[in-house]
Amino acid sequence: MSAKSRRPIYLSYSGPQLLATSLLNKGTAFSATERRDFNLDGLLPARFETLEEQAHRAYLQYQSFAEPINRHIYLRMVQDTNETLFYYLLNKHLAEMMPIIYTPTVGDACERFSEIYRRARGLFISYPDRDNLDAILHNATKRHVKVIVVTDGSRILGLGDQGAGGMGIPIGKLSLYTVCGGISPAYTLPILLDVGTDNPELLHDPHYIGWQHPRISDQQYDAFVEKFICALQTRWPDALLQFEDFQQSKALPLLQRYQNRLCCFNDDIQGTAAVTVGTLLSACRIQNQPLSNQRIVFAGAGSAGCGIAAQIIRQMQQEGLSEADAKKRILLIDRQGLLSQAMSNLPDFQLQLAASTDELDQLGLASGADLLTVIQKAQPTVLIGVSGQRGLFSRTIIETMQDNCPQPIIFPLSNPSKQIEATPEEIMQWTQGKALIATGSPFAPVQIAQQNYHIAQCNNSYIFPGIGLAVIIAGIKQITDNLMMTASNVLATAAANQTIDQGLLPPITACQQISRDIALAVAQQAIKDNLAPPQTLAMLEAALEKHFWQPAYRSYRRTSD
Ligand SMILES: O=C([O-])CC(=O)C(=O)O
Ligand SMILES: [Mg+2]
Repeated sequence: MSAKSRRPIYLSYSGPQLLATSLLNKGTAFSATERRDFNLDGLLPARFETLEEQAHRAYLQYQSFAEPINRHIYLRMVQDTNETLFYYLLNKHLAEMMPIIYTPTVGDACERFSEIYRRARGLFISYPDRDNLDAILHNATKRHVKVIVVTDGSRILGLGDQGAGGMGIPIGKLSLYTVCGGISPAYTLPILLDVGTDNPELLHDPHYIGWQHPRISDQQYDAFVEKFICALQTRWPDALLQFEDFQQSKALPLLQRYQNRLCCFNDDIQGTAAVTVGTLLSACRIQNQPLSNQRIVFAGAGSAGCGIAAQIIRQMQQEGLSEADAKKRILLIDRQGLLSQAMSNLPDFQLQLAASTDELDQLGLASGADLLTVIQKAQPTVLIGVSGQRGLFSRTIIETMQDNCPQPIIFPLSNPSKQIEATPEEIMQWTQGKALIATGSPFAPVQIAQQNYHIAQCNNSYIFPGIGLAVIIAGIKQITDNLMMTASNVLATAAANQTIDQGLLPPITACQQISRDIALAVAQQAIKDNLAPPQTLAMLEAALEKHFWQPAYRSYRRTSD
């Protein structure tokens, strides 16, 4: 525990109000003196419990729920009641509880958000309130906000438009900022921009708790987001803003509009790209091949696919390829088949990555070719799934790929688990245990020929907590692709000792160390790139230790003492 966390906190509130404040509540762990000083006598049962004892009981209660969604509801209740206990519990059972508070169960929680809604958390900023944004930001229960995750609920994981139910995602992501990145929950704020929903079920659901209205027009949307960003910059000018789960037509334009104006990034474009490049580098190390030797096919060319492709190109350039040669090693396929520059309807971000007519001729492929044909003709060594389509990677697809590449790298990244292109079990069986696999959602190890293989979870949760920590310790003003690449390389280094059976990434229980390493490396790079004021490594390390929040109770004194 750092010296800072041993200092007492001076409080002005007491009694039921203190018990109802989740950031400060200690429940049965309030000492006799605190119970007397803060008018808690009689409000709590007689016995004094330690945090460890409370966590033990909470874990038994948690285990009494069989269904993941009920475990999620229970943990969220603990979070809303006593955040110290919640994070202590998470720290203790991280591998078990991460899939409950985050992907995949958070997907169910978003789909059933209205049904399971209990208590307010974060800010819901609805379009009808657009003239009241400053007041809304002042209503937030936190004053010193340093990390914000915002969504408009329009593309929640691979589950489409969930409207206000999308709030589950910022809440889950910010829990990981705390548990993996050591960012105090007092500094985090989830925000849902409620601009309506085009999900017909939600529009007709009598229990839907969002603004029951079709999504607003593009023009209204842009003006609303602009107002939101301006209000945010006035209220918390140094906060990091993470855009999360915005639909494809909005994600990249928003990033391009705001990335030079404030400290922000899009997690699905940049965070997913950073973790995927880091994981690919780990697979390349196992194969003893540079990334620039791989031929990569993407199934899915949305914001995640194109973001990953762009980051791979940058990494290949670092390895010495020209941009044009790096591009030639990548092919993207979406609903209209293989993307080519001959297609007249492609948005700019896809056009830049689409294959040229010359490339198509060389490979003997037609514009719009289907996935199987592309695999047959282009003979890729890497297949990345960001399609959201369960079963897209059929046995034929995988076997055809392996015909030309004995140890294929296959990353079915779509989330949550039920949207995956092929399960690790299927891919391992079809390739006789040869494929190097990483998935977006967590999967149990696969057993093939008496050997257990751990499956890496190539999820942006390896990246964003460290980015947030870097912003806090170094005062970074802007998040660039170069900083994201730094994070990828730190992750690849952390994976340098992984053996094939251990999986391509260290287990998620290593996330605190990885986040610390990412934070220091990204902070140093930001200073080099003039994106943060100069500091020595020793100063950054000291700032990191000072800020790294761990769940422990601090003693309280009355303000009047
Ligand atoms: O939330 C996750 O698990 C990863 C992610 O950003 C997404 O799938 O949109
Ligand atoms: Mg996301």
